[in-house]
Amino acid sequence: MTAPTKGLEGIVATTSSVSSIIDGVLTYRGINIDDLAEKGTFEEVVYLLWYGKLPNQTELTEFKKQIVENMVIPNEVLDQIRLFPKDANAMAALRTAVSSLALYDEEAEDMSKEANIRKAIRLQAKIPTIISAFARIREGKEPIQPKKDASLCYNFLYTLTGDEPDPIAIEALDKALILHADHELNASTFASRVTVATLSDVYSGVTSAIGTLKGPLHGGANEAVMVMLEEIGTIENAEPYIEKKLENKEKIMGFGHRVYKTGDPRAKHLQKMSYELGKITGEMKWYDMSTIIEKMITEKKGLKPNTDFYSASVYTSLQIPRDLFTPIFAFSRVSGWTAHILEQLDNNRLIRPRAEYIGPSSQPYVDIENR
Ligand SMILES: CC(=O)SCCNC(=O)CCNC(=O)[C@H](O)C(C)(C)COP(=O)(O)OP(=O)(O)OC[C@H]1O[C@@H](n2cnc3c(N)ncnc32)[C@H](O)[C@@H]1OP(=O)(O)O
Ligand SMILES: O=C([O-])CC(=O)C(=O)O
Repeated sequence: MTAPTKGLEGIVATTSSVSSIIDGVLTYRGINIDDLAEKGTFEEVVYLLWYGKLPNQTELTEFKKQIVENMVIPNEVLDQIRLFPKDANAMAALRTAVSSLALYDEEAEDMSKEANIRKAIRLQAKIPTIISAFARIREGKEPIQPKKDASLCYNFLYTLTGDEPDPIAIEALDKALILHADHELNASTFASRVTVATLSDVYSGVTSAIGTLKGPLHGGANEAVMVMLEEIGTIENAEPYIEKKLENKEKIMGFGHRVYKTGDPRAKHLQKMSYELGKITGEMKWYDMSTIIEKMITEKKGLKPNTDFYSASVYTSLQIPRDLFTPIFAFSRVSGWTAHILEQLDNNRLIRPRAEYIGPSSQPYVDIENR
């Protein structure tokens, strides 16, 4: 057996043609993320991840229709959400509701490729509806039905607030969704592939992935960044706060990355959005604080912001509640998870690495009365 690498760092565990990170450049199906973020729409990106090519106009129109038709969630799942504690963790609520969706999908156990694609469409369509329904129900409000002729992003903002969303907010959120859609063999995608590689179903794969994304070392970092910014409170407090954290050898959320050592190519887009949205809303505090932190961490630790760092101030400018930041990451990343699940099942083999045993050996079994 070869020696283990802590956290599987540097281990190539599979081949994939969904997305790549080569020399710090991120591509989805070979298309640079910068181009997709500048010119694409989220639905186009989802189509690209699943079908390996950008859709033409007819394909895109049909695809958007299929998605929007699937946005409504079963009443049984809505009834379950009504029973969730009002202060439930939003990712735990999403994980539970997504798992429940399987119970009301007649095709849940059908592992044909066609059925798995239909389930991917349903999951992509229903996850934003679950998030907004949960957010409204906990505030004592009724869920809102999505509109039939609108995008996923429009419908998410509309069903969250009940108001006609601002075109600037739609554009910003759509770009954030594109930037978060896929990321090679990140922890949650790996979890989804491990799950379906046992020939378990797509809902199980996505439920595993949501549980994995929740942690603050992964997707949960966007919420943790906002907790930090709120704790800092004022621009003047940013420097002493960070100094103290560094002195105490605490991690600064939103910095560092297992794969990128010279910077996350998504962060520049989110930084620009954070600045522009700050200017539009007239609240620059979060952006200004973030730039102070970035300068300090870059200088003192040589670490760069990752995708989660500026997402926090972007979503805050969009008036999205802090605990929905990571669920929004899941709303985007389910496109990548399902693309990887389909790829895994196309050429499946059980994923089962080894562990090097380092525990005691030749231990006697001691009878219970003698322990
Ligand atoms: C979408 C995403 O998932 S992006 C990542 C989101 N997560 C975060 O932002 C959480 C903060 N960042 C981190 O915890 C890490 O950088 C990770 C989890 C992203 C990457 O982890 P790893 O590749 O395992 O790096 P690891 O945690 O071993 O760090 C290597 C060194 O850099 C330091 N370091 C890494 N990130 C940070 C940070 N954010 N703040 C302070 N120090 C850090 C570690 O303390 C460690 O130092 P040491 O060698 O002196 O012990
Ligand atoms: O790739 C990773 O390890 C984490 C990450 O940035 C992502 O999932 O977007």
